[in-house]
Amino acid sequence: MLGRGLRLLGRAIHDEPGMFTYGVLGSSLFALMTVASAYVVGAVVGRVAVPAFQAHRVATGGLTLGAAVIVAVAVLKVVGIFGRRLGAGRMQFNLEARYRRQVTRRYLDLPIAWHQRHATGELLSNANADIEAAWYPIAPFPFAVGTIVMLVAAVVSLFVVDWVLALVGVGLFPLLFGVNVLYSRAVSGRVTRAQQLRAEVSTVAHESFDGALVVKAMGREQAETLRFAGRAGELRDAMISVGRVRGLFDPVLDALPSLGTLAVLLVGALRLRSGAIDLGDVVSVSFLFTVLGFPVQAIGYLLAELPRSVVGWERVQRVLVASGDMVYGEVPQAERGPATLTFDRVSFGYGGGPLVLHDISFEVPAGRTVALVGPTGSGKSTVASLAARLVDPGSGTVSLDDRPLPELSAAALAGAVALVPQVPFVFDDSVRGNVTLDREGIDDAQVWQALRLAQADGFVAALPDSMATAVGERGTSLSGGQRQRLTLARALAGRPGLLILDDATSAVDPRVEAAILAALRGADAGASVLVVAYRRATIALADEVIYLERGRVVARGTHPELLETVPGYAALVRAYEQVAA
Ligand SMILES: Nc1ncnc2c1ncn2[C@@H]1O[C@H](COP(=O)(O)OP(=O)(O)OP(=O)(O)O)[C@@H](O)[C@H]1O
Repeated sequence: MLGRGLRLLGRAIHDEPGMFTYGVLGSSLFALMTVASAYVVGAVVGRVAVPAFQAHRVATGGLTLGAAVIVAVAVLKVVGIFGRRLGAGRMQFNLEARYRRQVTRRYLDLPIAWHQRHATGELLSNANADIEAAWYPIAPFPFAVGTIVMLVAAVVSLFVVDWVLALVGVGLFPLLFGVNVLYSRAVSGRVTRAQQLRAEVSTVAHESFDGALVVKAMGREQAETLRFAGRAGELRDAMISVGRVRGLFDPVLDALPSLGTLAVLLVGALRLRSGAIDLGDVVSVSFLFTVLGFPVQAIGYLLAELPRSVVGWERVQRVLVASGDMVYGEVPQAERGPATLTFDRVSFGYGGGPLVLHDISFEVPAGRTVALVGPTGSGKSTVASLAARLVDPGSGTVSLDDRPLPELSAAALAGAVALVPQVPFVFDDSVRGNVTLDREGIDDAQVWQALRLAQADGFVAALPDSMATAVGERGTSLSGGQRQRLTLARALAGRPGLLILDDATSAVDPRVEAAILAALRGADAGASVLVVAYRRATIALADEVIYLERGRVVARGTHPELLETVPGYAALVRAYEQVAA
């Protein structure tokens, strides 16, 4: 653990060499001035105060000089503290900001499959608590390095004063260091567990808040509170056990320098009597031991924080090194206008598991509307995900205008294909912001046109500020159907060549849905449409229907043809109709 901790500190120095140097220079100045202050006080006592007591007369010159040196040392100490704090603070927060940016960038680069395996609460914890834990020891880091400078300076100065007194120091300093190491060992497992529990508390909390509606509707408040209280209680216990260890070691670390001072006074008195040293020396060394105690604890804090830091870092690292990125091609732009989508012998299984799609081939010709119909779990959403290249096929090819999707750049793909999912996601922004998503070249006239095609212009015009109306977090001020139409308008505003609707109009009134599909088939939209459909009216509007069963294309043709020739299809569509009635 110590080795990994030191490597992490090495990375911090590598990433922030300037601020580290700043902090260490400040800290070293503080350390040297701390040692110097002890000798200045000793010298003033030995050379000014003692002779003044003996002669009953104060030497004003000596006293003024002594006072001036004490003030000068104090001022330099202040400069040192300033440099150390500034360097350490900027280093810590620069590192936090840098890795927070990297982690969030990585989240956006990682594929959907990775996100499906990781809870949102855990991701929040990675980007917050884990990053903070990883760089928390940076706060005492330059101080601890300066303290080592101080200990070396202290030992050297002790030998210059008197080798017997130096032996007291030589005995004490390793003892202080040893207790610090013991402390960090004792606390390491406990902080590791606490860090893990922090992530778990965050996951449970996020799930409860995210599912607030279900929790309330199902009367699960009590159960959820208990579930959260369980984890929070475990975290509390883990933190208390860290506190217990701290409570045991802190007083020991605090008391050791005082015991050192006592030893110095005893040994110093003997040496004074034998005439080996003078009173000033005894004062210097005992003062030195008194002022050493606090900085030495910085080493303890650093060592104690290292295990938590390593755990936090390893959790962050899991995100930074996670693989499975989509590799995009070089083609900068797909052809404009309605595109032809082709599935050629496509098979697919999630995460290398059993195949959920087998040898799928079909085409959505340019400007046409094709409906995907099939029982639940037959693979319709998976086909939609493959068509939008959220996932890549295990075998076979998905192409747009005869170009395999992986040849397109990320921007070309996003411009050419728009997927509208069943559950709409609305950002905490205005209607206009939600439609444009800050994409370039979408003016208000185009936003209105997209809203019109999505049959959303009516309700948007009736909002208090029309397109500038803020829709609240996740669009809470809109109805489900309105949210769906808003996300459809968002997809249309980008003028995609292929529009994929994965049950994207389920909350919309059937007549409005029919109007939407009719508009999409008109010349205005200029897109080919692949629609996962559950309503007879929707299906009937399609030029062709692909009927899936258990991941296979069982039949294809027009709706009336399939009704007549495929009994499974006819039964399914009839069942949809009964549900709708
Ligand atoms: N992320 C996933 N990981 C593993 N298996 C999955 C995942 N998503 C879907 N599946 C499985 O793949 C199969 C096809 O699912 P898919 O969602 O494509 O079906 P669907 O026809 O859209 O179903 P529905 O009509 O219920 O939405 C199912 O057996 C499902 O359990």
